[in-house]
Amino acid sequence: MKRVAIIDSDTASDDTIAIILASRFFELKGITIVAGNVNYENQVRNALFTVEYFKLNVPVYLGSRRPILGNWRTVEEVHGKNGMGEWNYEEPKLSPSSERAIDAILRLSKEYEDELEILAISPLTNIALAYLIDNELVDRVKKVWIMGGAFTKGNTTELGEFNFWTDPEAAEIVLNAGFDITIVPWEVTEEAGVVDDILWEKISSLKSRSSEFFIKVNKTLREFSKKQGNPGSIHPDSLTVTIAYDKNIALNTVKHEVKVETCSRARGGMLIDWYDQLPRSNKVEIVTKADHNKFRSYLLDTLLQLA
Ligand SMILES: O=c1[nH]cnc2c1ncn2[C@@H]1O[C@H](CO)[C@@H](O)[C@H]1O
Repeated sequence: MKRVAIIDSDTASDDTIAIILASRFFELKGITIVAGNVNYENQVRNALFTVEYFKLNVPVYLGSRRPILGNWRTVEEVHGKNGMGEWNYEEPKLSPSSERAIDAILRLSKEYEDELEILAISPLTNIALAYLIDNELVDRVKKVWIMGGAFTKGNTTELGEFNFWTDPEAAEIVLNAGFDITIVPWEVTEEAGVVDDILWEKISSLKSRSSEFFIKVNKTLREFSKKQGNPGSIHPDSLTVTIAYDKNIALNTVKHEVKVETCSRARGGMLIDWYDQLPRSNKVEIVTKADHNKFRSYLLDTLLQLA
């Protein structure tokens, strides 16, 4: 039996691949949209198009249209103007659900009590809001998998990784709420979640609908990742979903309390209590190393199966 999950997404480039992987690995009950990567309407269109293109039959729920404090910027330079590598795809016919994302999260957490897992590959605004409305969400949700935070190499500011930097208040709320959490930080994804030129060519040569989709949506991401100094496109969200599915891909983990900086230049910084010095203990798991080869084969297999 497949595990039950929802995916929380600011849908652009790699988010779409994470959605596809999640729909294969899990019984995916919903995609909840949150402000982040690109213009909100584009994110919704990108999610609906992905669902339609692969006939995923998963509802798309509209969530928060801005982070809690609202002072963030979108990163079209990373994902392309529409978030899909400039791919001018056909307007999706599907519409989002009339139920709001927060309501859907709370409802599904009751329908699948102790079963539901949250794949949080975006700013944590929706999860924080759902928790603030109903604290008992913590007891009903089985697991929250988070792509976010950087040890030292912020991809948005010196210390700020995009998801934590976009809504540090939400990240601080979620990390300290008491959920069972595993975090996959930026540096781990840069190493294990890379699609280098060889893998890119291999995917490209499949010449299937899924490979065409992959190449088109990640075109700008690849150019941007290379400019960052990486050997190919970086897929943080896909790696996180794959680790959620197969924990063996996480080669090394540690468990400590994590806070998120909400002030100053270091806003969004991930503060790990490495030596467990804080008086209160609400530890979360942090992946420090992941298996690139296993990630690659899951990605290729999935694209092949979808054809
Ligand atoms: O430079 C980038 N490369 C890959 N993903 C990025 C980048 N900037 C923002 N994101 C987005 O933020 C998270 C990773 O920090 C991912 O969830 C991705 O959607």
